[in-house]
Amino acid sequence: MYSKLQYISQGETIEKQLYNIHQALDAGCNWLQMRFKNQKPKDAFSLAEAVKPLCEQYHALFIVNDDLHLTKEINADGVHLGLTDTTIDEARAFLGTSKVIGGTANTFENIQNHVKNGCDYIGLGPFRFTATKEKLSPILGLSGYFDILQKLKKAKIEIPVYAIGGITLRDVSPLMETGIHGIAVSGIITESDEKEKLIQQLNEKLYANVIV
Ligand SMILES: Cc1ncc(COP(=O)(O)OP(=O)(O)O)c(N)n1
Ligand SMILES: Cc1ncsc1CCOP(=O)(O)O
Ligand SMILES: [Mg+2]
Repeated sequence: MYSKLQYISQGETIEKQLYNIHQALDAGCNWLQMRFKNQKPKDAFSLAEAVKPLCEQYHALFIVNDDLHLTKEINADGVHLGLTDTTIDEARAFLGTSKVIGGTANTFENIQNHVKNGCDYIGLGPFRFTATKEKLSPILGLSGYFDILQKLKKAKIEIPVYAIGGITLRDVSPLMETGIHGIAVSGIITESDEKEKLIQQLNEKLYANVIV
């Protein structure tokens, strides 16, 4: 089963991205989504080429944001696709069954479709406003997660759902009570001066009800 914490990288340059990714891995993240928006393909490739061995060294799962071809070229562990990116079924046909494919959702119907098309996990959001992403879908808030997770339960649809968007440490426990599997975060980890402590605190809350 996937880790309950996914770090989504930030940084305007290859150097800043690499720095942020290295710091997050060093502080205990074991699932990375490399999100390097609006870049030249050769720069995204260079970054991915450096991130791949880093993730191997830290035994972290390496997911690429948006770019199916880069995922295959670099042999990353998988890709995350949004509602306006390549569709999940096309991605599955292109990547095969061995790669992890994550899909963005904002509604119950989005999740139903993703599951039908062979998606492995869902990024459901946004939870609240965030400056990390432009053109946000409607904000879900806690009640939105409750609603959608209840519908999934009723429909007996089982897929790991990750909350995303403006999540802070104090949101984690109430969000977990809605039935989500975990969270995907960017800003709080990138901006933290005490990353190791923060990741430990996040994981304590994320795994609070897990029986080992
Ligand atoms: C885990 C996770 N969930 C949602 C998103 C958002 O994807 P998308 O809507 O394609 O937006 P961009 O990240 O591509 O700007 C995500 N990246 N990860
Ligand atoms: C990529 C993405 N998709 C919806 S919100 C978001 C950004 C999440 O980042 P943050 O944790 O900084 O709000
Ligand atoms: Mg996208």
